[in-house]
Amino acid sequence: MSSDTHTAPAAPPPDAPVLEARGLTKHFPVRGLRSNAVVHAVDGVDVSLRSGQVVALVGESGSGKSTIARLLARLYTQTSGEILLHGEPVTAHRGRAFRRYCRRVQMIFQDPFGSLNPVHTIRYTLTRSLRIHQPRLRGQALEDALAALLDRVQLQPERYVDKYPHELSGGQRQRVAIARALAADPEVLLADEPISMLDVSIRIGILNLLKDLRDRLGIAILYITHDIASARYFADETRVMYAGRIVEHGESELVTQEPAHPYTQLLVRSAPDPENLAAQDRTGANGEPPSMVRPPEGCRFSPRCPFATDLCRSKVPDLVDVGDGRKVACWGYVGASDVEPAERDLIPALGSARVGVSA
Ligand SMILES: Nc1ncnc2c1ncn2[C@@H]1O[C@H](COP(=O)(O)OP(=O)(O)OP(=O)(O)O)[C@@H](O)[C@H]1O
Repeated sequence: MSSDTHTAPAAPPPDAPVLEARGLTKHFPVRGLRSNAVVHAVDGVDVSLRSGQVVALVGESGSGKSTIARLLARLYTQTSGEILLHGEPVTAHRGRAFRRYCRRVQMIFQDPFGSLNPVHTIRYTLTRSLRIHQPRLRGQALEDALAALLDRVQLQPERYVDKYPHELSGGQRQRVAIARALAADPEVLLADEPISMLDVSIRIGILNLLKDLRDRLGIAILYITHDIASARYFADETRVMYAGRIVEHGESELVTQEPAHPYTQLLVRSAPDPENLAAQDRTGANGEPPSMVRPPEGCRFSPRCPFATDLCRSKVPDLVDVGDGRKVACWGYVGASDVEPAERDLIPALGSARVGVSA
């Protein structure tokens, strides 16, 4: 007797990622050079975004953060690696499947003035998005959806709907840009430096709005920033990027308050947060980010790291678990039994800069 093979697919676990990148890599060809030179913008990055969670991607300028957002938004094609939506590999670059993906995964850009067309009113901009993503909406239903969008980003519809972008403040424009993304009813928002061009006084309002969307709508958010202090405030998880690779990730509170990787310690030390300054002056690391065309061998932070040894300069450290749910890519956290016997003396001694060792 044959058994019934048409069983329903198992429901995904509740904490399954909505959007995931595995081994994401992007190399840009260097134009004008008669060679195979490439910019190693992103090399082997993993990211998982879950419903109702904010993941911060933190790092200096040029570390590859925006490239990751653009890869996830399908504005760029990856050199290698996989992107998965609800566990399904995403391959389409056009057609219906691509449009469906773009609806689910929306991007918010740094410059709200540049991203809103100055010749159109807010009504026009938002109505157009609603019509694209929800073509059945007409008449009063469309008006109601428009008002609901503005309400959701805390702008009074009657006051703002007929204004032009130049009549709004930077914060209000960013709210409209967020409303336009919400018109697609997305599951994921990719927020690329959403507050860095805004006055300091209104930044917190935009982060609170995004938090509200995370909590009330369960949207998964990738928050890209230079500012590790804002990651502590806003993100559930923080991933620290250096020169195209993730060097540390874990709960934001741990990563920002007790940074483990010497680079994260440098970032925290240079963050403009007076509470953190005294506690974080541990490493003395300084210098400039490396060339992304010819990145250093081994750990890419090694030329700036005061603890670096020949092991760091020659071999890439894997991300290893440091025991508190956090992963760090630093030879200083790799146990002696996990390296070749000849390399044991080359494990960098982080001393009191090593997490778990008091100063
Ligand atoms: N279209 C492109 N063509 C060539 N190189 C690029 C391109 N886009 C980015 N890069 C390079 O890739 C590297 C990573 O850039 P990316 O913009 O992703 O970094 P970032 O961390 O977002 O920096 P920022 O915070 O300044 O935006 C940089 O060296 C950059 O010059």
